[in-house]
Amino acid sequence: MARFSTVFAIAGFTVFASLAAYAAYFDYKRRSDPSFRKKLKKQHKRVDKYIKLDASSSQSQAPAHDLKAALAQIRLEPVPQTVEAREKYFLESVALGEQLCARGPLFDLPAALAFYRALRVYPAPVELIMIYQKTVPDAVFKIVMELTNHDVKERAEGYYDHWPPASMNVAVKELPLKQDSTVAQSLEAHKPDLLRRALVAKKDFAAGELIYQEQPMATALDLDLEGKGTHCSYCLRKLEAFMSIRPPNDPLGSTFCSKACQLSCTSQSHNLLFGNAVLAADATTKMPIPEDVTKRRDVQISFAEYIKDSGKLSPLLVARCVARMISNEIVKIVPGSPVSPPPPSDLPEADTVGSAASSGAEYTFYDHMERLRFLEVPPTPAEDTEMELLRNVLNSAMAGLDDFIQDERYRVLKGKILYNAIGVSFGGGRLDKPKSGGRFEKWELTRTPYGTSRQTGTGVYRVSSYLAHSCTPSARPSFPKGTAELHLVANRPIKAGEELTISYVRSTPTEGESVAENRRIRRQELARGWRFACECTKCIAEATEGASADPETKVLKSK
Ligand SMILES: C[S@@+](CC[C@H](N)C(=O)[O-])C[C@H]1O[C@@H](n2cnc3c(N)ncnc32)[C@H](O)[C@@H]1O
Repeated sequence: MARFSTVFAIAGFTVFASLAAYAAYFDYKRRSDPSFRKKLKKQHKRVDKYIKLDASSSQSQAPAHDLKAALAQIRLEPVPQTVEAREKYFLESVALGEQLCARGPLFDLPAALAFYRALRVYPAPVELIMIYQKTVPDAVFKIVMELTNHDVKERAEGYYDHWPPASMNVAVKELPLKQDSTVAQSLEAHKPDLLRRALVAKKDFAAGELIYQEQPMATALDLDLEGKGTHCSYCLRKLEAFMSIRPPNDPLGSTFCSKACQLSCTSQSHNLLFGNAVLAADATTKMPIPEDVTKRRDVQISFAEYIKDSGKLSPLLVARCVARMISNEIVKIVPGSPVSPPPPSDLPEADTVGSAASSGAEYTFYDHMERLRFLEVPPTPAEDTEMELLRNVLNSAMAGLDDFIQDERYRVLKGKILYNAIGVSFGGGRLDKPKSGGRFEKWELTRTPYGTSRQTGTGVYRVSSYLAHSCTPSARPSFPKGTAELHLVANRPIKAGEELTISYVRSTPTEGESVAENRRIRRQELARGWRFACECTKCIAEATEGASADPETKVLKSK
């Protein structure tokens, strides 16, 4: 198993019992299911013909395997798009691999390439690798693994070459701290030895121009609105009476603006967290016994109540992200699973967005989440309760899913959400949000120039997560569609190569607020929420000006 551990470690796959069970099932089916075998046999005949034609070129293969070149060649080959075409391609490739294996060591490389092609289209590649390990000759298997390792490594290392997609006109860059920008100055003070990741423009933008638009990876409606039926629980849109879909007996009281939002939310996470479905160990639907149903309902209600009482969105956002990652695994095993029907393709939230056409690499929800940095949050008793409740909910959907909630992993995911979440506000924000209770240190802050106290909900975004803060930002997040779709708009002319920044906090005084007071609050929020002391030109200028003009600031400066 040592060779697998490399792949697992690089790809970050989580293997759980039911996946192994599925591999065994597939293997069994392959050996015993007559129609499956018949299909394979038919392919063999066609393949025999193909091999005769291709034998001379295969025999002339150089003994030194240039795996990288072979991989590059395979990546250029189009991948079939429909399920039927993929299945056909898969069967043909496996059959070809088997035929080539039978021809002896000279055919090891072409055989491995054929198996590798099959792996590209198989929905659960890790499981297929496990099957190959049992069924393919060692030498061929070794080449398949080498190809896989190269691919996984190149894909992981090439992430920022392919992401964000070219259509977004921005890139994630590691910038030297000495770069002449207000953010760089403050970061240098903060992390002297590090390069920093920043988002830069790839072309010029005029003031007011749209830089990019982006759908969130996860959203949550503010808790004073959730369950009221006034806003969509998925896209956060304000609802009109005629457009509201309210599933009966939903433990969270969620409401949706459209079938599309309901389906997306359901397929990504809601069904696993708050739906009725109960799954058997192989992830197929199970006819639940009444006790299962009652138990599931009880744990769902406890979790929903906990979320509402906590007044915090992070437990719900973490739960949604975990559920989405699990749903993605389940859908690979059982494509028609009721817990995770594949999202309709016309919705922006397909889980393999960010396909890098040039290399054939595709990045998943997991890939994006994995790369986000996180705030280190100390363990608390409340968090233990939170994890326990989520474990109960997941286990009530399918036994064994609680394995996904490991303390450390949970905390990292929560830290990613707390660090990167953006407040979604419409038209400058609302004024009716109840004041956060408790100590300021305990409030959850989101990044928004309108203030967390004015937001309608929270979104976590793949690209906008990389935006740094400036008190005189070059851009602003805006939500002109009245949904969580984020539009990044230029505040001033921006040149290609220039860093894009937003204000994480309200950095202009409201009516009646002094400059000094605004400065004090925003710096306190930045320090508390994202743990940095902003030393931008505005902060410095205000402090200097204040020292000579504003007695209030004088007091502040001397503190
Ligand atoms: C959400 S992350 C921003 C993206 C981050 N640079 C990355 O690599 O993912 C927020 C962190 O970036 C850094 N940062 C952003 N703007 C800053 C600023 N104006 N001054 C100092 N640090 C800043 C701080 O470390 C802050 O905690």
